[in-house]
Amino acid sequence: MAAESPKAGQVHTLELESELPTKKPRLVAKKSESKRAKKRRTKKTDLPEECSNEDVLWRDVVAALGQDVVDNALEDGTEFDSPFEFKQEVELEVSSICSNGEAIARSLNETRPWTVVVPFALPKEKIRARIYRNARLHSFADLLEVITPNPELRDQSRVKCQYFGTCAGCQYQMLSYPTQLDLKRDVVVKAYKNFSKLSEDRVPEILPTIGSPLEYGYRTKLTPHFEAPPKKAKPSDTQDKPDWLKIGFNRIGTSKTMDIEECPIATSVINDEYSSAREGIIQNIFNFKRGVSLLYRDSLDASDEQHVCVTNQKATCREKVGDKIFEYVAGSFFQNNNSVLVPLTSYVRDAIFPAITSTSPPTHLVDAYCGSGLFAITLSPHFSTVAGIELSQDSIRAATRNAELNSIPKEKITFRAGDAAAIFATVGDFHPNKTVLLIDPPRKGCDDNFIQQLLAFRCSTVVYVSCNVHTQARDVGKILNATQNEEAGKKYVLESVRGFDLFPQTAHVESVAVLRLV
Ligand SMILES: C[S@@+](CC[C@H](N)C(=O)[O-])C[C@H]1O[C@@H](n2cnc3c(N)ncnc32)[C@H](O)[C@@H]1O
Repeated sequence: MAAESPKAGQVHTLELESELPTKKPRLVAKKSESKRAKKRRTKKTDLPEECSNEDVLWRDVVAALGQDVVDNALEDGTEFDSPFEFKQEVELEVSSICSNGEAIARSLNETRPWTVVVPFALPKEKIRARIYRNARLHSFADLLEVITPNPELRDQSRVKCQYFGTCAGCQYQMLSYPTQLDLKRDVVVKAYKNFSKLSEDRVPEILPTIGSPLEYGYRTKLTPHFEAPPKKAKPSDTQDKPDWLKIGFNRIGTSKTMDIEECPIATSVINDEYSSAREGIIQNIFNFKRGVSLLYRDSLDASDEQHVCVTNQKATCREKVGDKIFEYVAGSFFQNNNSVLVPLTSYVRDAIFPAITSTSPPTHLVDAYCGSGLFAITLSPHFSTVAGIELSQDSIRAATRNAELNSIPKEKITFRAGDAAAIFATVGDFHPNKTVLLIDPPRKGCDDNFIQQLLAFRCSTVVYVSCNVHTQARDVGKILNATQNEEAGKKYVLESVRGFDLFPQTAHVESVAVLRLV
């Protein structure tokens, strides 16, 4: 693919290079012997924090180079001896896709073991890239040109956003949707391999990823941002947007804002509102003394027929999930892809109550990290008693109101504000054999206190929903290994794991794991 001007459907090309921000190298290419010796001494503590983004990427680097090669480099202290200079242009061949959606590539001319992480490139492609940072056994680079595309994977006519290839939001617009779903399954497979500490025979075959009914126009929340005018900027007589004013989203690999007029993965009411708000911001930019992060939420109006856009953090949003209605405070958590919520909640229901039901199905549901009650309320018809817990007071108020809106009796469903681990002290009358625990924590996963209490409570089924499959795999491994190591008693087994695509065109994947006590 030759360098050409950036039109919709094209990758990051030469014309864009001058706009690229200058990045400082964090590591120098060569180190003195004493620095190498120090590195050798500190290498263990240097490794990234478990399950951090750096750690997830590091596991991809290790897989690409091979554990032996990595061990050798760590041993002889050459793991930071990058063969590349800052801003060096290199020709590379892509070997695989990392869990963050970026490509892992190797230099065609470099014999030393080293990888380069480059966004928007695909396996088997020959690319030209420019190094902007060196790290342990890998460098980061911007994609300059796809020299030889992989026609089996890449089809630029699929790309729907003119900023794809420079905006940090999406990674996969050039791929078919089935390929995106396959890549997300690979992420789940790798997460359990790398972070669960479970032997292969204890992890079931990861099921195919369930797709989102909407592949574009699905995002019900957008948060574009802009900076206040620079000190030297002066208002002009014209109404034109000054060059320094960028309203939009971050450029890939940077914290610089790109000017972006619309986002095709967001719903139409959000894009309409954002488009007119941009005009107002441009006209009034000199009234802003600080940068602003905007909020756009798709909501139903009072008639439940029309979609409207809510921009006030404190306003109430309304959404339907199947026959259930949900209200929540715009600034609080609610899943961002309404189109997939019926498939997701139905899947969880069917996983709890499989076709061949036991003679004694569960009757009680605990929804930990319940937000405004999505799982508690959609699953409530199948249980006699439901209890939810959540840290955010706003979300708990919303969950309580949502129970009323959906005519669920107060005697059947209760919500309380607090740390998730506190729920176990309040469900003493829930028989563990008759109870399902649903967990949907934030990206960092569950803390050890929660896992200890879960193990003490020991209910028959645990369904773990997560937007971070790496921390999910870590936590599931802790739960299974804890019961496995006990001499007697029932053990938790991992019955199924499956990805759900809540975020088409991006590398993110939601994962649902089902654990049973047998
Ligand atoms: C991924 S959201 C899931 C919310 C809900 N299950 C849903 O699908 O709408 C995670 C929720 O956990 C809450 N949270 C974070 N830390 C918590 C904690 N320590 N205890 C209880 N809730 C927590 C957040 O406020 C957020 O609402």
